[in-house]
Amino acid sequence: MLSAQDLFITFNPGTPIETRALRGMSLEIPAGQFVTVIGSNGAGKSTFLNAISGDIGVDTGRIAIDGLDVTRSPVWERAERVSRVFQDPMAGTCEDLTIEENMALAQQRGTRRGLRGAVKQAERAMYRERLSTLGLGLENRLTDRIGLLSGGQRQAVSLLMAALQPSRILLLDEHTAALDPRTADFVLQLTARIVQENKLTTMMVTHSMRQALDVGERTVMLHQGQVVLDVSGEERARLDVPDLLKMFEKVRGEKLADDALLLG
Ligand SMILES: Nc1ncnc2c1ncn2[C@@H]1O[C@H](COP(=O)(O)OP(=O)(O)OP(=O)(O)O)[C@@H](O)[C@H]1O
Repeated sequence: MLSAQDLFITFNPGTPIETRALRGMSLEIPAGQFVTVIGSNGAGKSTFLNAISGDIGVDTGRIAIDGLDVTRSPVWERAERVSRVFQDPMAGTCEDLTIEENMALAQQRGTRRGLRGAVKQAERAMYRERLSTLGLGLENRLTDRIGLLSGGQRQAVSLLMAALQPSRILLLDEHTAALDPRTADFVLQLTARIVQENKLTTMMVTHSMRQALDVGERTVMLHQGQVVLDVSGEERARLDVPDLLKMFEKVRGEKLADDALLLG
């Protein structure tokens, strides 16, 4: 379970470029729940994920994972519990390392050890087995540099890596946005499977209203660093993209100039 209580983050405080990115952000996500997160540019979505992963410290507020207060824990300590897949397929992996080396690193997440020696035979067999579930033939390319893979292949491997440790929280930061529609669809389906199989508590940031309603079981809308809409169950099932769009425009107080992105 993930608990964020009353988080505040201000960038460049006391300067002309002061930005209050989070302004009392609170969200409780029960264990195993899959939440989609939407919000306009600058709403605070990435900052919120950065606060959960520990990449950005909060000014005030409290973050707990399964009841454990991690508010002041460094990134590496949280990494055992939190994994993340980014929009940029290059971001979450080391392109000069091989697929199996990247997987070995992911498996050691949360420890202070770096990549040690050769990948062991038993681990290699496990990686091969996991990769084969993707149906992309990557199980035969364990010693290929990960930089050689396509964006979609890398996101698929990143998702597998995120589930290698029994981490409890999965953060997805528009992880299908840079992919073509077919590949994005494949990665989304894979996401749903991995989340379910590993019972991961998941937050997925998306700019697609369709995805926000179709994927996962709860939709949260952020605006000016706060949660302004939180729907699940029947209420969510009754919502369609135009309804969500209307709500979105209402909180923004203006009509969307370009909703193509949001409808995608
Ligand atoms: N490191 C930083 N330094 C200064 N300002 C920042 C920093 N990171 C984010 N901000 C500002 O904080 C606000 C929230 O940004 P954030 O990236 O969290 O929004 P977002 O909802 O993820 O937006 P987008 O959909 O455009 O990615 C924005 O005004 C942004 O410019």
